Amino acid sequence: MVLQRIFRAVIMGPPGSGKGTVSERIIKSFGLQHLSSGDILRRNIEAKTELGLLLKACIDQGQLVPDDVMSRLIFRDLRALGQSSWLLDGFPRTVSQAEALDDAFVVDTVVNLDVPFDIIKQRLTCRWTHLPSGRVYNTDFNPPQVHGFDDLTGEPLVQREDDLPETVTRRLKSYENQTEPVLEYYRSKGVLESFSGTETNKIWPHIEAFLHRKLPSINENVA
Ligand SMILES: Nc1nc2c(ncn2[C@@H]2O[C@H](COP(=O)(O)OP(=O)(O)O)[C@@H](O)[C@H]2O)c(=O)[nH]1
Ligand SMILES: Nc1ncnc2c1ncn2[C@@H]1O[C@H](COP(=O)(O)OP(=O)(O)O)[C@@H](O)[C@H]1O
Repeated sequence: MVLQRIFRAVIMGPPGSGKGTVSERIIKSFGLQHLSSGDILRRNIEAKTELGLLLKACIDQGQLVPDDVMSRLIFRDLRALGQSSWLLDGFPRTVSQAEALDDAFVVDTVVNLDVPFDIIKQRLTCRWTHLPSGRVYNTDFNPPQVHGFDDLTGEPLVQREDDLPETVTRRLKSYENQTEPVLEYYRSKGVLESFSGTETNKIWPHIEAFLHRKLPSINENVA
């Protein structure tokens, strides 16, 4: 994989729209570093620190983590990536986060997954997650080889507590109120590219083609 210049992308979409699934494909095909805000938060919760308890309370209620706490965590990890190209998944989720990101980095493109809410609700009840890596499975769409265990490490998978139906409803409300304005923010800057559909496998070829056009200087990863 040969990268000619630094490329920074954001992937957005409501909870369950396939951000993690598509991110995995993008990093495999284009070799970007991947940073997921949800994965960072869940790792902090696993560490059972005082901060982890605060984060868990927000997430389990389907609320966003306060902007200042989230930004501190994400910028620490972004700075650690130095001069690499990256794909940011789950951040920004508020206009204030988007402005903070703009102050620190140039965002080249924003990939938005536009998936209907009724499809999402059904997906999330079947989501199984490998917490240490953030790999996601679905009992319908991409089941693990052995039920309940991660394909690569053999470690157990968990169902996220915030994937309970009533919490999903709250997360979708918070998406509409707090995150949809971020789409308008990026649209007005001319960097938003939306992909609509109900199946990741049908949306993916369009995203792949778009990124190939956007990144003519990046060779596809053959590893
Ligand atoms: N049925 C179905 N499930 C999907 C599809 N794409 C992703 N999923 C599953 O839907 C759930 C949510 O996807 P995920 O990538 O975690 O979405 P995110 O919350 O936006 O990061 C996971 O269990 C995925 O395996 C699809 O096209 N069809
Ligand atoms: N940028 C963010 N700002 C505030 N809270 C966040 C952010 N990213 C994630 N969270 C919190 O973590 C939860 C899980 O996020 P994530 O794993 O990205 O969910 P999903 O992949 O289902 O959209 C969110 O519901 C929210 O409570």
